[in-house]
Amino acid sequence: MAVKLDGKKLSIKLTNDLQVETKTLKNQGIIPKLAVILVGDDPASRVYVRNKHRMAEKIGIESLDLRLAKDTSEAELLEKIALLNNDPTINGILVQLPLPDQINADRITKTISPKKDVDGFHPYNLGRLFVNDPYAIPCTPNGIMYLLREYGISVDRKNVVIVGRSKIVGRPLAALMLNQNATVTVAHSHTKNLSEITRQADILVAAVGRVNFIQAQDVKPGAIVIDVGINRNAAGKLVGDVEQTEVGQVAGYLTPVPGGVGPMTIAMLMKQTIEFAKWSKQEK
Ligand SMILES: NC(=O)C1=CN([C@@H]2O[C@H](COP(=O)(O)OP(=O)(O)OC[C@H]3O[C@@H](n4cnc5c(N)ncnc54)[C@H](OP(=O)(O)O)[C@@H]3O)[C@@H](O)[C@H]2O)C=CC1
Ligand SMILES: Nc1nc(=O)c2c([nH]1)NC[C@@H]1CN(c3ccc(C(=O)N[C@@H](CCC(=O)O)C(=O)O)cc3)C=[N+]21
Ligand SMILES: [Mg+2]
Repeated sequence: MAVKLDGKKLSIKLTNDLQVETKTLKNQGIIPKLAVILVGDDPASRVYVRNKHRMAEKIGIESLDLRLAKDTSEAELLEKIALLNNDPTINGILVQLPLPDQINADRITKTISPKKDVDGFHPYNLGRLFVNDPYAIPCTPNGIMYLLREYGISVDRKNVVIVGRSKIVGRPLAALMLNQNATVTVAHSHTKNLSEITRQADILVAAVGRVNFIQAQDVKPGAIVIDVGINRNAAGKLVGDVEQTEVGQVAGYLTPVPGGVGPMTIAMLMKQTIEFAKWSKQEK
């Protein structure tokens, strides 16, 4: 049976540490504040927004939730971001992805000030990550690295296979892994013989967005398997991209869904928001 990589448990520990840190900051007159913008109503985003709000409250981070109608224009959203960029009480700005079709997500991402870009998706931040001089690190990849480190798993010399090349998960995770001396393969929908490739992985990451995408025959015995997916199955239950029951018999380590990567993502978001609040006072 695979060892469970317990993101939920680790995120609670992190939350307690962050709570202590915000108390100290408060005595210095610093209250971290995060603005979250949700346009329309994507299901994975809704889960994220709800849990974020809860964790922020617990830690002592103020949050500003903007919910905009799904027919909001790009100009309107750009205007909101400009206001938040110029508001000195706001330390972090996060615009939930995906965005509706009338809005160009790249243009939105580029408009968020890199110093308030808690997601780390601005080309400035992704570029710095790519050259191994990171400023803001994307939360999901950062949470995965944190979880591995906490379980004593080094990526140095490992064969890592990441299925998915999105800006949110696959690409920045590949950069982080490479920066820590893994040998990285990034697979996607044009990849040939995918199962042969995934079976080479010492560490296999699934970030595809499809139920049961990775099955036992795709996994090398003893491998470390990271399930990033957040999907609803036919019964409406929250499940990942990995068929957990049989993969759990083959893998050495496995992240559950829920309770794996998701809570770590939120913990990293909180950590980044607090760092930004500190840095904003230090002219970093
Ligand atoms: N737990 C967490 O904290 C988070 C969870 N998620 C979840 O993770 C999943 C992935 O999210 P995200 O990265 O944003 O998704 P995207 O939809 O942006 O990317 C999916 C990737 O999977 C690839 N893909 C799709 N079908 C196949 C296939 N048949 N074979 C191989 N590759 C395929 C796509 O390839 P191509 O590029 O060629 O189209 C693409 O690169 C979703 O379930 C999402 O909800 C996302 C962020 C955080
Ligand atoms: N700009 C932007 N940045 C993101 O990082 C981003 C985004 N947009 N859009 C949507 C995806 C998805 N995502 C999740 C994060 C945490 C959970 C999460 O908390 N998951 C819990 C769910 C627990 C439950 O409620 O049952 C878990 O897996 O245990 C889910 C999904 C971030 N994303
Ligand atoms: Mg298959």
